[in-house]
Amino acid sequence: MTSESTKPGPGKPKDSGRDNIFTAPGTTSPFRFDEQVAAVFPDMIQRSVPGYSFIISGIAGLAQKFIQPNTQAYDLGCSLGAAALAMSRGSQHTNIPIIGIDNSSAMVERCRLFIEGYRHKNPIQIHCQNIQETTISQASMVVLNFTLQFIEQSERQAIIEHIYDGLEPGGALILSEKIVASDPAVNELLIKLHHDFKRANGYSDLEISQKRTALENVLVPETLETHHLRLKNAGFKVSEVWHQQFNFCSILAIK
Ligand SMILES: C[S@@+](CC[C@H](N)C(=O)[O-])C[C@H]1O[C@@H](n2cnc3c(N)ncnc32)[C@H](O)[C@@H]1O
Ligand SMILES: O=C(O)C(=O)C[C@]1(C(=O)O)C=C[C@@H](O)C=C1
Repeated sequence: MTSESTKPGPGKPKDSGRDNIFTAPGTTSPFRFDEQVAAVFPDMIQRSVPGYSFIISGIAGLAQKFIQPNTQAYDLGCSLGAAALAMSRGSQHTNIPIIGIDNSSAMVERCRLFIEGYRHKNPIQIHCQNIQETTISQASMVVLNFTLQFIEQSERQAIIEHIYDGLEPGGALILSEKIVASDPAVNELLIKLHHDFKRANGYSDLEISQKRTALENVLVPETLETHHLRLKNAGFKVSEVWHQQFNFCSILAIK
């Protein structure tokens, strides 16, 4: 049994294999969160998302401030449960139900194994379910860490509104997303810097380009303006960026 604060965690590459999914020429079928991806996910996300570890640590810090007694916390699109574990670790309170949701059975199976392997001070339950069908209630904190970008754009507003309705006043939504910069030249620059980051982390040009093709129409990024407007329309009083590295951004929205 490993303590929550002891490395490695589910967001750390040491937990499973290296991501070689896009090394073979011709690997361009649409990206899916299947067993192959789940098996290498800690390595994939660590080497692909600039600032990922910082965001996970930040979620623990935000949990310390936002999680309140007699409420619940949600990790929507939890993958292997890194944000759920961070909330449990960061919370000042015990016995706060932390509910992780993911619709990939491969992720959910591995997530449950990870969670079992950790001593945590709050009960964590993992459900294999669509976020669109998840009931959210008495929430003091909800995390969407690089998940909304994979959901149909037409369904995003309703999800944010549903989260708003399930949050207690003063509750927080952490929304992390790959974004599109409004200025086309800056957007191209951020994409280039992201690709440089991936190259520096050992991905080849072929892997980068094949994954880019596989993510087309699967991961659909939006501008920060679109996210702020959606949050405002849902009723959030505040939405501010608390972290950004290149085109990867995390917003804190408060009810
Ligand atoms: C990039 S991963 C999230 C990473 C994770 N939040 C973390 O911090 O490590 C996106 C996850 O969202 C899940 N997902 C995508 N669409 C979903 C939906 N409609 N309902 C539930 N889960 C969904 C995928 O299966 C995948 O595990
Ligand atoms: O690898 C990329 O280019 C990404 O956009 C990163 C990204 C993400 O943002 O969710 C895409 C898919 C995987 O889930 C891991 C990371």
